[in-house]
Amino acid sequence: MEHSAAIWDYRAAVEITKDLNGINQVVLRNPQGALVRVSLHGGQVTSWRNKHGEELLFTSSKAMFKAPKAVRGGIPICFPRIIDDNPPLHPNDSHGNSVIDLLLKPTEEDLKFWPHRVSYFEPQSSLVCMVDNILGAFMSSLVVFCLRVSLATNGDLILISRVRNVNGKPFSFSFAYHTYLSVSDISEVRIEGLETLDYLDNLYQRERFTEQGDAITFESEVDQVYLSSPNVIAVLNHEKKRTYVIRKEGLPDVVVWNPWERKSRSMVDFGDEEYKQMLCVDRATRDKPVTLKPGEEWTGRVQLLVVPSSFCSDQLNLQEWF
Ligand SMILES: O=P(O)(O)OC[C@H]1O[C@H](O)[C@H](O)[C@@H](O)[C@@H]1O
Repeated sequence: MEHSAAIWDYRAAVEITKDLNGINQVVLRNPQGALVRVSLHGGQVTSWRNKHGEELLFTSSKAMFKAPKAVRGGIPICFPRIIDDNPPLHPNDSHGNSVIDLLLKPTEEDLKFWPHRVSYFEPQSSLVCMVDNILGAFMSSLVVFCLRVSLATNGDLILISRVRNVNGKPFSFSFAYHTYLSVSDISEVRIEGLETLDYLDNLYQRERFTEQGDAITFESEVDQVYLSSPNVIAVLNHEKKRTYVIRKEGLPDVVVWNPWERKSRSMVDFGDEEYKQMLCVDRATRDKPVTLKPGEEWTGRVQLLVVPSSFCSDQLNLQEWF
């Protein structure tokens, strides 16, 4: 899967600064002091801090900025994967959330890898309005891709991607929010909500298995694609007294990845021991690509929140909780 690393345009922001690599980044803050940083290189969320200033996403100490690769950590947006051969500042939305809307502007280099043209449009006050206007104004364009990143007043991080096909023929893609969660010790972590599901094991040529355990725990390399996942799953890190709840819409699969010891040593942008402090839990469409007919639109939404560590799978049934 390609990690999209095109330069993004911004339409709204609380604050624009430069990161250590000189790339523009947007900083969203909420009244309680939580913070989200979004790099305009690839629209990648690079930091999500709670109101106590604790970082909730993992980023490798060896992370490198080398376009077009994504930085190792945060939440790279994996889009598109080619499966077909052939600002004005307005810091809050109507709910009081801090919001940034981004539009993909592919470089010439990107277009070599993915030939669909992507629309670019000037600022409008709402995302839907923007998409509709693109349709009216740029009928010759082929694909509209936009990303909304929100930091809610309660500290939740929400990412919404929209893809619209405005071409005369169908096109297909896969997508993932490649989410690096920060954990205190991987051997203490468990995932609830995926038990009894079927998964494809990338370490065994995508062979299909059925999950047997009560919850997913970790003691070796893992690279699995869980199919038809529930809307809400939880990642429990008891030692840190922190549970991540990950809610999704439009993203059927969950990719769980930890490189463990041997693979960590082979990655130049990842520390040898850092596999202990991270776990990737990606909301994704990996098994079956999304196909959009002309005029169709797809939305993939993920909401990340942190609750006290007493949160357990019984509560996962409470879909209405959200
Ligand atoms: O090294 P990257 O391209 O960032 O990919 C890191 C990992 O991402 C996903 O989780 C895939 O399922 C893995 O197969 C891959 O190794």
